[in-house]
Amino acid sequence: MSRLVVVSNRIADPRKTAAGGLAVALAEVLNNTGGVWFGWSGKIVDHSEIDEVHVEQAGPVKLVMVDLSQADHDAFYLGYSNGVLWPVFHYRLDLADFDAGYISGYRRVNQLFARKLLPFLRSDDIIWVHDYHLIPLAAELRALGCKQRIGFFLHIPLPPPLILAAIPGHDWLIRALFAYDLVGFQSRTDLEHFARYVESEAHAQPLDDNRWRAFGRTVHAGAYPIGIDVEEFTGLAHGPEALEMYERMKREYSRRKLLVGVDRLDYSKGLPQRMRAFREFLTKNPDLRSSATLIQIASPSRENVSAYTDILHELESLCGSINGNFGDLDWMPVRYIHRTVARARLPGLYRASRVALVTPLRDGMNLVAKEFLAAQEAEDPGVLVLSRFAGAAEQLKEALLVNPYDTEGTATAIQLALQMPVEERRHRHQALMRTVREYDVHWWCDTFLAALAEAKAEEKGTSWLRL
Ligand SMILES: O=P(O)(O)OC[C@H]1O[C@H](O[C@H]2O[C@H](CO)[C@@H](O)[C@H](O)[C@H]2O)[C@H](O)[C@@H](O)[C@@H]1O
Ligand SMILES: O=c1ccn([C@@H]2O[C@H](COP(=O)(O)OP(=O)(O)O)[C@@H](O)[C@H]2O)c(=O)[nH]1
Repeated sequence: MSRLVVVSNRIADPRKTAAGGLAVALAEVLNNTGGVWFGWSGKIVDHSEIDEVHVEQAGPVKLVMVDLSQADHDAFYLGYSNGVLWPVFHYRLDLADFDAGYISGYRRVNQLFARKLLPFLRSDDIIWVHDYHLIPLAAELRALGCKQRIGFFLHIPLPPPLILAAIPGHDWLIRALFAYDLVGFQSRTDLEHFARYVESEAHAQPLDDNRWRAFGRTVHAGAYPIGIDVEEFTGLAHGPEALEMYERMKREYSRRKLLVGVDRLDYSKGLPQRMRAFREFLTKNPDLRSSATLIQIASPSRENVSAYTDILHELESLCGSINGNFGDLDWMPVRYIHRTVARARLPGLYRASRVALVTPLRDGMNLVAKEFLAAQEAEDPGVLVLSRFAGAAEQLKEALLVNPYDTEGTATAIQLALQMPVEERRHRHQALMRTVREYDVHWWCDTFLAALAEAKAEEKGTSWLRL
């Protein structure tokens, strides 16, 4: 059987719990399949030291890690990946910083990854590259003679062609995708945007069965919505850390209904909009006021990118003003925590909460939505209020779907969620859990890898694309 080689910028020890959906999902996949996980060590070192590759055996997984220099980290991770691609792919052209210097750092680090990965590869390996940091990696590997099957999965949304076309050099970026055998997206919407882009901008020829031909190559593409490991998560929910959290929440908030939000502190997550909707709910529902408390966990993320410090200040000021205006000596409506909470404790918090607010302005998938559902008690489950702009909304139709830009509409959904009768909560939860179970992380991995195996079989003999 072929060995799986996973490549992503962010990697984590799969024996420990990680924050950030990509690391969580890949740790779960690799724990099952074994193989190699190649990526950035998380360390920034002097230029002279970057030749070193760190190898560590973590259970069934070999972790192979490279360090980055400060200049490469700044241009590749903060600059091009999170200053250009992240905002544009999340439809935020206003936040993009199109500094012409970033692209060379992005290319340099992709070349470094390709060079450092190559000696670890076996001829029958299957290589699975993840996310926007590494779009040109397959082309760089091909340039070094790599002939293995290579798949790519984009964890974040792909915007419509005209938004994508705002990126200087967008054609280069999309052309790079044609060096893969299979390109996977989170949703059918993303796949449709890809099809429209390659047909209109790259004049690709659409073939049957989700294949497109351009630049002398044929690429397969598909939608493979990522899921969670339901067994693993319900296991965590019965673990000591989650139970301790659950008991504590129940004790402290015995007279209140809890609403919960768990997000990286990212402008894509719609946190200020969520707070405004909660404020609107408190204003419109004086009778429900003292019975509802919102716990918002906002874990620190990418703090050296200025848009992230701006959102931190906006959120802090909103939470402060809501508590100042509505709070009382014995009640604060918002508990805002700017820290990462260990994933093993989160199921306890989810289970103690009547409502989850998952209201991103755009999100590739959002695994928190699925984790919240998996942590509920089937007899007395909580309600998921979900943004229609999260990838998860394409699957989780029985959630209370909201437009996070619509403050009043979201406030009404919060009220409905808090007052929803138990029969309706059960009914919705059952239907949602059927989907969460069916399309779990194993389905995601197996379906993608099966499609990658087939994609290659049809590709024999084609020339490799050079950037
Ligand atoms: O690595 P960071 O810069 O610290 O950021 C954490 C991860 O954020 C993004 O996660 C995405 O993947 C999730 C799983 O597919 C998905 O549910 C979510 O909607 C996405 O935002 C990013 O794409 C990852 O590369 C980062 O590691
Ligand atoms: O304080 C936190 C915040 C988040 N997470 C985990 O990080 C992941 C977040 O993934 P999601 O897809 O929701 O969003 P992303 O951060 O990847 O954009 C989920 O597994 C959460 O349980 C965590 O363990 N602690």
